[in-house]
Amino acid sequence: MCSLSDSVTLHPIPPPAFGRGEAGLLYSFASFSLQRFLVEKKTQQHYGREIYMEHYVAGWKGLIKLLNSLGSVFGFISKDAASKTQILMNFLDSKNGSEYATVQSMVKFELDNELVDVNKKGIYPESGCRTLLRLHRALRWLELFLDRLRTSKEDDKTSVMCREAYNESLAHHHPFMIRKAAGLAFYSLPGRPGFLEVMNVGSPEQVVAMLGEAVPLISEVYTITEELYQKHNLLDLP
Ligand SMILES: CCCCCCCC/C=C\CCCCCCCC(=O)N[C@@H](COP(=O)(O)O)[C@H](O)/C=C/CCCCCCCCCCCCC
Repeated sequence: MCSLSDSVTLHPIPPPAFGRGEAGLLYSFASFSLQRFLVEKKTQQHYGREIYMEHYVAGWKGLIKLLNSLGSVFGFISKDAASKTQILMNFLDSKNGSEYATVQSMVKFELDNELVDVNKKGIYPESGCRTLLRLHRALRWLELFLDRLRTSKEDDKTSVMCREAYNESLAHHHPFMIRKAAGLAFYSLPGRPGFLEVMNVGSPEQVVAMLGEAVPLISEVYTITEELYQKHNLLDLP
């Protein structure tokens, strides 16, 4: 990846023209969290891709709010997600805050300064890298779930979409008791029409259009993070 200081011309990609209610916070993942800069440099042309922590965290906060509105049965899930976003926010607000401006700078800073428990839990059980990894795995669930929702038919069940997405992603990282509790909570999800309403985006057609733009961008944020973590052997942090 090129450094921004090497760049000659920067063209931020404009945010898509949708977004109402809490679901509008998908913005944060979909565009603001991912600043994609086309960098023109003499004969070379390539993309530099940075994920902004502030917007990544804001995206999760919006989703957590939405999850809370679905009922207390999801409380144990939203509590965990909220405590992880809070850990990242605390890093951003700390004296080293500027090192946490992007996911890329956080990884570099924590690894350079040996602030990550790499093989087993030790003195850094709540490092930024480890904490973000848990949310990153959940982002894969979100991508799979929203893509199912986007392509679903009127009488498809959100609980089934949610369970399938969970089994393909997060479930691989959860022990039996958590899988069981999550599985039970999924039964409480409203049906597809009710769920689309809670999203507060507009008509079902508008939701589908919004998801058509958001899902590929969520997927891009996921892929960039996955490649970064893979490159530094961080995908199995305890
Ligand atoms: C506009 C879009 C509408 C979609 C609405 C989706 C709202 C989703 C909001 C939050 C998603 C949940 C994020 C969960 C993060 C879980 C991180 C995790 O894996 N934590 C476990 C490991 O942590 P450590 O112990 O290693 O620190 C932790 O053990 C987990 C505890 C809680 C259970 C997590 C179950 C996750 C199920 C995900 C499906 C959420 C169902 C939402 C239904 C719409």
